[in-house]
Amino acid sequence: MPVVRSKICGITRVEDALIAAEAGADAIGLVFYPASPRAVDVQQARRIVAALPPFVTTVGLFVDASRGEVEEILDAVALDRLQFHGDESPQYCDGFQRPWYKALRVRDGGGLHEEIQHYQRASAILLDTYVPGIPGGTGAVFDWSLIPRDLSKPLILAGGLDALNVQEAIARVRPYAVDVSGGVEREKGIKDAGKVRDFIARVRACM
Ligand SMILES: O=C(O)c1ccccc1N[C@@H]1O[C@H](COP(=O)(O)O)[C@@H](O)[C@H]1O
Repeated sequence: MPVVRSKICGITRVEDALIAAEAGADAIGLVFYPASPRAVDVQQARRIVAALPPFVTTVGLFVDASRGEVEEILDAVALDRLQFHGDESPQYCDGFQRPWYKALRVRDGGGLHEEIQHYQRASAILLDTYVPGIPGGTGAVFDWSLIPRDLSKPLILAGGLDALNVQEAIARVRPYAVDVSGGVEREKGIKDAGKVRDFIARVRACM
């Protein structure tokens, strides 16, 4: 089985970033969406990024932010990649000097291929669960059988993953990477060290 990468998202504290990195996370996610209980400000984000060891990718998550807001954060925080988790258009996503990927929320599977085609320059597609009125971080799993087999981009699987279901998810979906937030928390925005380690160990055991 090819290597499956893992991203621990919704990091708000330096100690949680270090736990994720030490456990072997390939990436950490910083949420720049003020309505999220996992939102970080620029100062927090800078501290977290500065503390990380080399070779851990930093991802900035945005939800329908204005171009100016994203640019301001890019000027202040060393983010490697952007995750657009709202209704951003391909033209909007292409307008930043940073690699990006697009989160799509799976409702019924129909039209996913077409939707993915719109985002030609995305480095990957993240699939998350559709919950009306909530852009992401819902902790809910979607029906993985709705994922088309022949996706044209690397697939990052998200939505309600945790240590208990991630191996089944990998076996069934064969994603490029898995992304988790709520499933490794002890409370919203605060990671549980044991759950983070367990999650990553189980992902690595799939290789
Ligand atoms: O984490 C959030 O608060 C969040 C807010 C708005 C959009 C996305 C958000 N998180 C992302 O949602 C998916 C799934 O999270 P979970 O594992 O189900 O809690 C993941 O990509 C998070 O990065």
